[in-house]
Order: sequence, then structure tokens, then C-alpha cells
Amino acid sequence: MTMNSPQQRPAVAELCAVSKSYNTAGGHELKVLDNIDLAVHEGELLALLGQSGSGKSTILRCLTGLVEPSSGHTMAAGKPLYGVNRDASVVFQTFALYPWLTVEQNVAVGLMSHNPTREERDAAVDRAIELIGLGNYHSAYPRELSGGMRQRVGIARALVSKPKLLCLDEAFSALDVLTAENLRQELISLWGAPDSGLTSIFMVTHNIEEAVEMATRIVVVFPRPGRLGLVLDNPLPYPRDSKSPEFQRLVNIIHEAITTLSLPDLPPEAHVPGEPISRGRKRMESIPLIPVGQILGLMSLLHDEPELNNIYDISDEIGKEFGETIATVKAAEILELVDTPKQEVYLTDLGRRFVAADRQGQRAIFAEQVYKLRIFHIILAVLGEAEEIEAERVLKDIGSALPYDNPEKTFETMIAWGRYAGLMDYNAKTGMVFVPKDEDEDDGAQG
Ligand SMILES: Nc1ncnc2c1ncn2[C@@H]1O[C@H](COP(=O)(O)OP(=O)(O)OP(=O)(O)O)[C@@H](O)[C@H]1O
Repeated sequence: MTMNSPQQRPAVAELCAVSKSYNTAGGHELKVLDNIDLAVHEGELLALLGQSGSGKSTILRCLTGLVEPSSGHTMAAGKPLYGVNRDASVVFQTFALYPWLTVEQNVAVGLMSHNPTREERDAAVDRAIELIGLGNYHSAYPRELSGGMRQRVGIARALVSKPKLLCLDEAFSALDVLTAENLRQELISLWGAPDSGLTSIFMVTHNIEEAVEMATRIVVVFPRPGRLGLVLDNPLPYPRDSKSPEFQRLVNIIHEAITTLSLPDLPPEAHVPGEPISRGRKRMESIPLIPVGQILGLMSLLHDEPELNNIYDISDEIGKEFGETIATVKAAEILELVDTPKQEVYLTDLGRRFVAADRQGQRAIFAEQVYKLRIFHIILAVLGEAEEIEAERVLKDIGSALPYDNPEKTFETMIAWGRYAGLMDYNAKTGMVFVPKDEDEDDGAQG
């Protein structure tokens, strides 16, 4: 850290020992953030990375006062924050524009809580529209604009109030590659320009390259519950060259932190013959919230293209976000269909048998593997004795077994896997989980 490092300047927003829990629809408490200390300083461009569901958006919402911490507190410009931080504004992935308002009117929405005079409002709107290059589109409606232009409106609306902190929540992820790259570059220029008024940016992203391209500091959130993991300064000069060795080194460090965390390189467990493997595990393991079809897709890919054995290449090939690829690989791994030494991904013997099997055979292997997972015993143990079981009760059991998981989402995924395996099904009308009588050949891998 140099003397001029932004981290030595005052914090514009800060989380102090912030924890956050939600009450889920099933009445369980879900701890999403645990004891987060995080400050965004003047002049800083801070990027937050982490798996889906690790709590990134919740951190953003706490920082901006949209969500109140369960414990700990938020500071804004050195003072405790109560309610929404009016010196912060947010650009959302979905643009969140009003379709019935023009560009100008949509941008003016960003000033609503600031009570400007008409003249002040018009001047500020004109300035924001100019800054972000929407000069000829004052009276256009969102439907007349491309995705990139719409997101410009979203950015202008966020900048119109001259916020001390601009927050970007996956702001580029709905845009095509070139448009996203242009907007990123423009934002970096605006952030560096003395007359833009834009000094501090806090961004949430899934995209590691995007974080390394833009941020002065990168924080990786570890999940369940969300904690600060890797914190990395990024001193590379702008404009950054994504092909430079130093850029790639940072990308690799972050990749590795996320991968190692998700796919720990553990020695195989001692297996008692005849016993489900997971019985030996000390605690119940959750399952990645991944549809069956996606696991089958990964299996086919590994079979069809055996030279694809590296998690980064697989992620590129699938075209999904890195976090989602990891979750898919993890799902296949807990089903023992793949093995993941370091960053590599291979079919296991069972995985090879799986891809060679016909549809019936695949479902049988899947069922056998699902049966080994302890989390499924919550349901299967009861279904062994009764014909059906109340979903309510299952949700409660999931909630107490996996306090950091969302029980409803875990339940949905379990039912989808169980349905494909022919082990269980769920009737939303009766609220009951039951053993399917006849295997329905058609409901295959839709879950
Ligand atoms: N209002 C809410 N009520 C209940 N649970 C919530 C609520 N908001 C978020 N969660 C849960 O909190 C966890 C963290 O969510 P959050 O959106 O902060 O994660 P994230 O890292 O931003 O995820 P993603 O990258 O998928 O957007 C998730 O399990 C989510 O289901």
C-alpha cells in the first residue's frame, strides 16, 4: 500500500461487524453474512466476487442501507447510517427502467429523493445524459433502445445525484461482450475524470476478468455464511491489458481461491463395504442447486470431448458463469461421477459407466448415488416406512441440518434429483412428498 493508496483515505461507506440472517418462507433462520468488516474508501474501485448465493448482493444492500444488518452496523461518511444511504446509488443488472418514461424522465427518477428545484433537476439530468453519451436520446423510450443504451440510462440515473458511492450490481452481465467492454472502459474513464464527481465505486460481479480489469481492490466472499475470504490489492496501471502476465496472475489467484474453496482436494473417504459412503461423513453435506439436465450435460461434454479436463476450459465451453460451472462439477462430484484433482475434472469409472448406459441405466446409477447422500435420508428414511411425508417437515429437517442453506431451494433441488432418480416426487397441491408408483419415462431430466 503506497502513501496515496485509497485505503488510507476516509471511508465513504463501511460495514462494521455486520451479520445478517433472513427468515425464509418455511420459517427458518438463514444466516447469510457473518461478521463482515468492509470499507469502501474515497477514490477506490472495490470489486466483490463470490459464488452464487454467497451474500454479495446482501453486502451491497447493507452498504447502501437498503437492508438493515441483524447485528453490527453500517457507517456512511463516518457516521452511523439509519435508513437508505442517499449518497449512494445502484445500477442493477436488469436496468430497472420505467417503460412508460422517456430517457430524460427515467434519469430524473434518480433525483426523486433529493427534492431539487426544477432548474437544478433539469441541469443535473442534462449533465448525466451528456456524461454517459446519451445526448441524442433525451425523449426516447426504453423500448426504442438497445440493451447497452438502456444500461447507459441506468448509469445516468445512478450518476444524476452525484453520489459519493456508485454501486454496480452485476451491471454488465446482461450485455453482449463488446457493449459490456465499452461501458466498463467508459466507467473507468469517468471514475478517473476529475470533473465527473465519481470517486468511489463498489461493484458486485461474477466475472473475474471484469474485476481484475476494473478494480483497485478485489474481495472474494466465501459462502455459507458469507465471510470475507481473499482480499487482493490490484495496483496495475490503467488501461489494463488482459493478456499481460500480471493481469493473468491475478485472475489465476482468484480462480484458485474460488475453485479450491468449492472443490476441496480432500483425500477419499474410508468406505465401509455395504454402507452408504456419506454415512461416514461427520456432518451432513448440502447439494449444489443445479438441475439434473445440467449435470447430464456436463457428463456428455466430458465424454464427447475427453481433452476438456480443466475447469476453466469446461466453463468456457459450457458458456455458463464460472460459479455455476463449479456448482455443476461439484454436483457431479458428490454423485461420484467425476473426480477433481486440483483444477482438473475427470470422469470416474462410475462416470464412464454412466455415460455408456442407456436412459434406464443412467437413472438407476443416479438413484444409487442419490441414495448415498445423507441429506436425502431426511426424506428416504421416512418414505421407507410411510407412503408420504409432509414437505413442511422435510423443510424443517433441512433447515436444522443445514443452517446456512436456503431450505426451500435445497428442497426443490432434492425433489428434482429424486424425481429423475425415480425415488420421490412432490405434490404441491397436497404439500406431500411421496414415492412415485410408476416410473414416468417422460419426466426425465427436466428438474
Ligand atoms: N429477502 C430474502 N429472504 C430470504 N433469503 C434471502 C433474501 N435475500 C437473499 N436471501 C438468501 O441469501 C443468500 C445470499 O443471497 P445474495 O443475493 O446476497 O447472494 P449473491 O452472492 O449476491 O448471489 P448471486 O450471485 O446469485 O446474486 C441466498 O441463499 C439467498 O437465497
